[in-house]
Amino acid sequence: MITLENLTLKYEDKLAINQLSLSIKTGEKVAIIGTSGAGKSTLLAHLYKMLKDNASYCSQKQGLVDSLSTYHNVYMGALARHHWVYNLVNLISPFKQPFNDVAKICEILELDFPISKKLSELSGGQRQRVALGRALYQEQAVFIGDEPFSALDPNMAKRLLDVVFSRHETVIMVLHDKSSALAHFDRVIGLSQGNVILDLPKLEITSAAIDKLYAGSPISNDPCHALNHV
Ligand SMILES: Nc1ncnc2c1ncn2[C@@H]1O[C@H](COP(=O)(O)OP(=O)(O)OP(=O)(O)O)[C@@H](O)[C@H]1O
Repeated sequence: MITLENLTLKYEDKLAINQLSLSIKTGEKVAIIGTSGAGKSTLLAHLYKMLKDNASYCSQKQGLVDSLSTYHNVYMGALARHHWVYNLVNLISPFKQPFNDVAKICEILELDFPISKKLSELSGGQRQRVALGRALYQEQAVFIGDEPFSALDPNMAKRLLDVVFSRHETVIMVLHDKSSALAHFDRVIGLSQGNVILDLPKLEITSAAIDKLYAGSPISNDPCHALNHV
């Protein structure tokens, strides 16, 4: 169980998260939605900081290294699992086992080019999948993803969502794809100006509620649709 109680986060004077309380059960697949600036990335970054050793994080910023190969960028997900000497030798001359493991992940992510290829030579969608591969290679129970499929076509996004779901017990993902949030997640949480204004399980969430959230309208007067419906 992941629990936040009265969480407030600020950037200097700018309030990003406002007294937010939230529980996420182990095994839940949670979509986080909301307009730009609602506080989604701030919330995910905080969750990752809290869970660090138990979470794989695929952030919007990616943090990929252009001068290194696809292999090395994905391998970065495993740096903490190995001694620095092992990592250093592997940087110069990749070991067979991690090389094969990374190649397998890249194949699953439909990266159909040699993993020796430099990051600087990849397209936006390919780079996004390398960042996703690095998160998958962290092999943690919780996956935290900040719009990890935003540069991909809808069909590929669905295939890769299945990959994420199959490899991680708990998934917390920011996405703007309404149909994906409705169809594939156990629960949808909507943020606005740092507040949770929608929190509904799959059976109760509607397309209209999501549209209202993006339009900035009140969601509902029904208490079942109020804050923190878990
Ligand atoms: N480094 C920063 N310094 C100052 N303010 C920031 C910083 N990062 C974010 N903010 C502000 O905090 C608020 C929440 O930002 P955040 O990035 O969490 O929103 P978001 O919902 O993820 O937006 P988007 O969908 O555009 O990525 C916004 O008002 C934003 O301008």
